[in-house]
Amino acid sequence: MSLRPELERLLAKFGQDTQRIEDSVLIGCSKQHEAWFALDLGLNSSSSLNASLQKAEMEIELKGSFTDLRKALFQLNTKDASLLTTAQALLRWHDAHQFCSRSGQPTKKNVAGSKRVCPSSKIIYYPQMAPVVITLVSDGTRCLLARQSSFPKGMYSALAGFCDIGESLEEAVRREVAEEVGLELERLKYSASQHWSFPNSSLMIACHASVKPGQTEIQVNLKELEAAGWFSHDEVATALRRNNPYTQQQNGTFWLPPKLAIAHQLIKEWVEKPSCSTLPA
Ligand SMILES: NC(=O)C1=CN([C@@H]2O[C@H](COP(=O)(O)OP(=O)(O)OC[C@H]3O[C@@H](n4cnc5c(N)ncnc54)[C@H](O)[C@@H]3O)[C@@H](O)[C@H]2O)C=CC1
Ligand SMILES: [Mg+2]
Repeated sequence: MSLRPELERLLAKFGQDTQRIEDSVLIGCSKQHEAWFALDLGLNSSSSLNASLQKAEMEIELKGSFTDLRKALFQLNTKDASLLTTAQALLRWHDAHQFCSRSGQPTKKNVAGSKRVCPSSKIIYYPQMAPVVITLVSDGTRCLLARQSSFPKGMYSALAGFCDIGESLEEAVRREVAEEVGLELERLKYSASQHWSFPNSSLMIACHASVKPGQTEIQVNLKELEAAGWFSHDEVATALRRNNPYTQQQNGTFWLPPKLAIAHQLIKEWVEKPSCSTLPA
């Protein structure tokens, strides 16, 4: 069954140009090989005068409700979250790459949305991700967690930072940890990676790391972090078990990033196997 006529009907109903379907991007396909596309309805743009009115109408028509992307990540399963973040990242990339940076002319999207081409300069633009390292540092019995002032109240995570041009992942991990808490790392071990939508598209590369025995004194860089500290295995295991931000924010205890965040996986891996950062790679 083609959903195109249905989508055209909805767009027309909400006063949108049905040609906008051409702005859709391919984000995956079902087990039955049906292609899944995503389309930005532009409801957040300030140029859309009737945006809030249209939002309310759409919620009724589609029997759903619009929700903040970060909040949605607490509620979705891995598969749906991945579709949602791919859609959001790709649509945002297209929106920000409408013009060629060499010729200044409009660029043109291919059907799938996997690239844009400038007909004048012939430059092909591909969607980009910024590599970000995220590291859970351990001293053998405790792990180091930190928070930025922009984090939700009470949430602590592993140390993260963007890779600089020319750096290897290992160099980025060592530099970020040295910059943010003044520690020199001993061993590093790759854990896993994930695409992350915030602040734009990032490829999060997660590692465990250990410090030399006895070299655990931290100097928190207050320009980057609000607080950082060593947490015992018990404290972190307890926080993982009761990880519900909505109740934790109220009773003042610290809590950890949601299950879908790679920081959560990294912390969980350490809780289950505290020696993981010191084992040979
Ligand atoms: N998925 C997860 O589990 C987690 C994801 N993160 C993500 O990691 C990202 C990086 O962590 P931070 O400590 O904020 O990084 P950071 O320690 O490198 O500091 C951020 C600063 O880096 C600079 N920067 C350099 N390259 C940048 C780029 N391509 N885009 C934006 N800013 C750039 C900016 O000045 C920015 O203010 C965060 O945006 C956060 O969303 C952080 C923790 C957990
Ligand atoms: Mg950082």
